[in-house]
Amino acid sequence: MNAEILSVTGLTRIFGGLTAVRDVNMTVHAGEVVGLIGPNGAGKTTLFNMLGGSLPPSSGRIRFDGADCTGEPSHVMGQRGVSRTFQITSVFPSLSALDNVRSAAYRTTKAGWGASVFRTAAYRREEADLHRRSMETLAFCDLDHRADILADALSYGEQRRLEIAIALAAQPRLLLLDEPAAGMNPEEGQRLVEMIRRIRASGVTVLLVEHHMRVVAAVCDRLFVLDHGVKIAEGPPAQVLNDPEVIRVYLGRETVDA
Ligand SMILES: Nc1ncnc2c1ncn2[C@@H]1O[C@H](COP(=O)(O)OP(=O)(O)OP(=O)(O)O)[C@@H](O)[C@H]1O
Repeated sequence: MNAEILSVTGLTRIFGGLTAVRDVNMTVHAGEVVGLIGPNGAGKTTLFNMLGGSLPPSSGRIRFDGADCTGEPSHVMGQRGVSRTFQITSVFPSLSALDNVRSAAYRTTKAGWGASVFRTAAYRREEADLHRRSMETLAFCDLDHRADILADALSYGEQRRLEIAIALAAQPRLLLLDEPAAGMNPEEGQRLVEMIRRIRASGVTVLLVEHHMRVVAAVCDRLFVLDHGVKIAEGPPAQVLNDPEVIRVYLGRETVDA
């Protein structure tokens, strides 16, 4: 088994009188695709928000890549190598697919303000590099033929893939995907599965929240199940998806179509 990249111990988040996430322990190894599932309101998004740095935990610890990063804000988590997508699409609708990816990739470049104003050789090299990397990221997400199309004019499935491309442009080591298959038809779901496999093969660890069990079963190495903020099961999909307690609290109510 690969080294641990993410570990969460005793993670808890309280909103007023409601404990949305309660004392969760979780370990993710480098190179895994791990699914986080559970019924609506189970605490999946709250847990994701804490991992991505947009919500501080009430208690507990988060370790990423050997460092304690509990409560660090999202831009610091981003610098550490954690990147995420959102349930609601976060693309800029009036920018082309390429410019959406390029603006995310830009944050990884080194040439400063002065270099861009004076268009130094270093700046021009970096611009060319940025363009090349952005096109590679689009190609990786099957969108290079749509590079110049405004994000708004892309199909729904393409917009969801663009969102992943934007997150990948930050060159993360851990990618958090929040319901990437939501609203997708079966063909788009299958494309997504293939894309997540490519992401894993490229060396990026993936943690995803997802309700489409066909996608989850096809792509995840392991699953964690939350119910009312508590982890109730973990293990390989074949084991977890046949767990009577998981079926009782969750799968009994879900559609399995992707
Ligand atoms: N900012 C907040 N303030 C108060 N309560 C919140 C807040 N965010 C989430 N909650 C509550 O915490 C609980 C967990 O919500 P969360 O969105 O994390 O669940 P979820 O598993 O992601 O659900 P879904 O599958 O519907 O997205 C819910 O009862 C929700 O109403």
